[in-house]
Amino acid sequence: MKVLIPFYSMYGHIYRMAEAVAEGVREVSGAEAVLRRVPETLPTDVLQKMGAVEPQKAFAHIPVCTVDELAAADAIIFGTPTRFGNMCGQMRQFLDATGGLWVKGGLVGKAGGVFTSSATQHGGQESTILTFHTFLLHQGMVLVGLPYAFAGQMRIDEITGGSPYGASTIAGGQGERLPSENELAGARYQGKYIAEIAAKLKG
Ligand SMILES: Cc1cc2nc3c(=O)[nH]c(=O)nc-3n(C[C@H](O)[C@H](O)[C@H](O)COP(=O)(O)O)c2cc1C
Repeated sequence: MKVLIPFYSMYGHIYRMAEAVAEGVREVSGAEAVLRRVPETLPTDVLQKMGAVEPQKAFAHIPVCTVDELAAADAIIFGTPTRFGNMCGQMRQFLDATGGLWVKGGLVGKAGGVFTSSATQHGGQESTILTFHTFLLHQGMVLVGLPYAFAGQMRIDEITGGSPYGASTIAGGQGERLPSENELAGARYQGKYIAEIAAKLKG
């Protein structure tokens, strides 16, 4: 059983979360986690100005995702940074290439989920995940979030990401904060949970 993890990351936070999601997937017997980058759409000079060229080298070895890989997966969990309270344009562009899959119902019945990252605590993590969910629903996917059974999202003794909609991390205004242990645990939980749901859907 294959759980695909297509992600976009500019400074590495979503990549780190994607690795944790993959760790959770692998906890389920027979589940394979497949990490994939969605294609970059910004020109190199713009990426340079944004300080993204060096950080992106850390995950340049991850293969770029193809639309066919979505169809071949049993479950898909997407990772995107928040951009103005929404998914990033790179992810949107990739999703806009899936019209052919929609026509064929290629993703109908597959488990699908989303995780995210934002600079600030209230900078739109929930709106990013919830607005991403419309794509999953249009494609006929079965929504999988982060249940409160992951008790780490109840914590108020430290600042933390994570909501019933999905795992998340708070990167800080300059990207200076790395995903915390609690946020990584949320990502692992969601990865394991989506693999378990996918196994049940497969029957
Ligand atoms: C164009 C742009 C828009 C952004 N919009 C938001 C936003 O609405 N809220 C927020 O908290 N952070 C915002 N950020 C910060 C990103 O969410 C942050 O850099 C990202 O989560 C870090 O993840 P990454 O290291 O995987 O790229 C924005 C960043 C950029 C470049």
